[in-house]
Amino acid sequence: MAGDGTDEEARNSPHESTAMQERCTEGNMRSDLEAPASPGIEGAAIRCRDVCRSYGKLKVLNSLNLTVPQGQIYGLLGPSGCGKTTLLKCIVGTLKISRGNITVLGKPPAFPGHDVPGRMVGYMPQDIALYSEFTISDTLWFFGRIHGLTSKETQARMDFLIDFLDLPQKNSLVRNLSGGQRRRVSLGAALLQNPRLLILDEPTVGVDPVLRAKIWQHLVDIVRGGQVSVIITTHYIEEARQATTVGLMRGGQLLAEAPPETLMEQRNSLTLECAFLQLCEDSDQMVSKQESSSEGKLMVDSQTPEAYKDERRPILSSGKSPSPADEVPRFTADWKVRVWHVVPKWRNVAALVIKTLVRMKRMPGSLCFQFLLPVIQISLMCLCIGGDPKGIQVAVVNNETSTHSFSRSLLSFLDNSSIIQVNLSHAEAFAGIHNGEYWGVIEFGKNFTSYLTKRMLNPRSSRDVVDGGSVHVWLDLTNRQIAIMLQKKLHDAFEGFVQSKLGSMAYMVAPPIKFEEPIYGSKNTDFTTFVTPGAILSITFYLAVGLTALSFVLERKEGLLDRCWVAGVSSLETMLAHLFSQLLVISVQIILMLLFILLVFKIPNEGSLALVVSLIILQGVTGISFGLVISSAIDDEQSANQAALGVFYPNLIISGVIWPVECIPYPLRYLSLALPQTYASEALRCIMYRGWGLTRLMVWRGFAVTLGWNTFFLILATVILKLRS
Ligand SMILES: Nc1ncnc2c1ncn2[C@@H]1O[C@H](COP(=O)(O)OP(=O)(O)OP(=O)(O)O)[C@@H](O)[C@H]1O
Repeated sequence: MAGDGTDEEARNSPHESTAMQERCTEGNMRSDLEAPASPGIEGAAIRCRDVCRSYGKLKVLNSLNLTVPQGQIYGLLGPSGCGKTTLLKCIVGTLKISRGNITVLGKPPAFPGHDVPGRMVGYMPQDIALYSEFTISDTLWFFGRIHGLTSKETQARMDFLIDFLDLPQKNSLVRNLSGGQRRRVSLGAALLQNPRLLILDEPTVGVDPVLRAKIWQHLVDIVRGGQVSVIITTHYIEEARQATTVGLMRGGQLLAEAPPETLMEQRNSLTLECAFLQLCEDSDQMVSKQESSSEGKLMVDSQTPEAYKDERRPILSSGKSPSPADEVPRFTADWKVRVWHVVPKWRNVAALVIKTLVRMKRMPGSLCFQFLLPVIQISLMCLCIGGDPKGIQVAVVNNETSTHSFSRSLLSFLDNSSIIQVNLSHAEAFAGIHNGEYWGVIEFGKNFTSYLTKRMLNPRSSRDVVDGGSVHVWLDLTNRQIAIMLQKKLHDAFEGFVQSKLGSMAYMVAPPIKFEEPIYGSKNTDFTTFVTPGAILSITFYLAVGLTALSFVLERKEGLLDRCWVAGVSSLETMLAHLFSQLLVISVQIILMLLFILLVFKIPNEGSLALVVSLIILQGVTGISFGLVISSAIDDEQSANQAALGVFYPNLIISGVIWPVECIPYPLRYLSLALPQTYASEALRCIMYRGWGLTRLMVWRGFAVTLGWNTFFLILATVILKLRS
């Protein structure tokens, strides 16, 4: 019996199984199965009429009609790839149908005010769809919270399910369970809230025969009262004999829908498997007949043979065209119900936030890394960017010999921590700078002291005097920062020399421009001061993008998003939960980052700390919501990573974070101003360095633009997620 074989054996297409054919008795090939009386919408747990669904060009469900009566077990059987899972996904509403209609417990799935999806449905998808960092107990608590069970109810159901499904200890991690154990936990999650409709996709795969029998017995028990209905797919065809009705599916349609005994009787078969085989053979023969009558023209798409479809109609039970009584009424909902339907349930949001926190707790290493990463990044930035170059080698050619010369005095004012002076001859100095050993050459003529004195005393000095009384400097300008630093240090040294050596005559050589005390900032302001506010915002933004960009991608891939959706969690609730839980993480990141910046690196803050923190948190929210857009629009990790990284450099460069916006050429500058971090960085600089508040345009504009982006990204992500669910 296939049911005793491996999963692979069980998945084999029935017509490939010759051994099975031999075990079948020759049946009379009656193809006029009587359909059981089809219950109306009220009496049916599930009704599918004329349902079509394709994946691209592949037509998977082809005008399928199916009825699951209330209070029955419906076994949906069919070879691998015939569309069973697709049908179940359409029934629970995670896949949209391209034609036809489906009602579940009397209304279409996701109809406003209807508890489907929600606690009325228990769905066990084919994928395991469990959080691997959860324990068994976490998993059941999570679904219990979503279904609104009390702690007592959840605890009682958990005790029952652990015992009934023969699960290991409840604090065992899902990732450490065997495949079969995980499937049983997944089944437990579907059974947890005692739903009115159970939709089980291959719940018995990998489960030992004893437990399989126990599970079927449980299903038989729960439908006995007539209140609970079950639709179950299985490759172990014989176990479906315990179902009240079986639907035999092939090529996206139902070959037959009847009680198993009726099917076996009418096919004169000893087993359900044989009855199914005969039905398949019948339909194959009809296809061949059709093919030969159409002059050998073969159907190209084996899933959607149109002629084959027409020939098969007589053996379909509920595959008949719907009668007028079958017609689906127009469902309408009151506007208040519609509004209530979209309002997020805080119970679900709380359950999802707790889920994220539990997962974080289970990954302490990753959490610490997340908290420390921004601190490491901002520290590296403060240490490495914006400081003065140090240890720059400069060749000095001093042709004056006297120890009391002006040249020696001037050189003594050069900042030795930045500039290393190497005394050389003219030829050696130029050879060195050409070889890249020195960044500059400073040369004094042999009469520098006397010529400089003459220059000061006589403004009409000859060209030779002016030239001889000047310091001659040749620079390697390939590194602008070093060259600017050398020029500045020389000017500073000259100023120091003039002040100390020339005394009252200093005014004669000083330039006629005097820089007074700065209005904002300090005379020692370095590049780090400029870049820090923008860097804080960028780091917060990109870490938040990184935290969220993969969140839905992985959950969608593992079927967790769909499972939560079927449990009644809306796209908006998912979005809000991600936002709140990531907000907790970025709040800690921001606090740590600010502590380092203000206390360790002594970056000044003249303004309100509350405004600083608010703006950074809002930028974090921008990052989270942008990550959510990526996550909801993209299906695989690689593309999501590419999208997140793809915007990193262009945004960083154009936002004026590392170089002033005023340097950006005009068409690009307009783009820069529209980006989330440009005005926000400017606002943060104004708060921190000018001490400005919200009354200033430059400050509130940064907040307004950030809030605008947040709203736009969150709406966009919700719409995308909703459209794709
Ligand atoms: N996301 C998808 N994109 C494209 N094709 C898909 C997708 N999901 C399923 N299919 C195709 O649709 C067909 C039906 O798949 P489905 O999973 O519904 O079959 P099934 O009857 O449940 O099979 P099994 O018994 O092996 O689980 C298959 O040909 C499959 O390759």
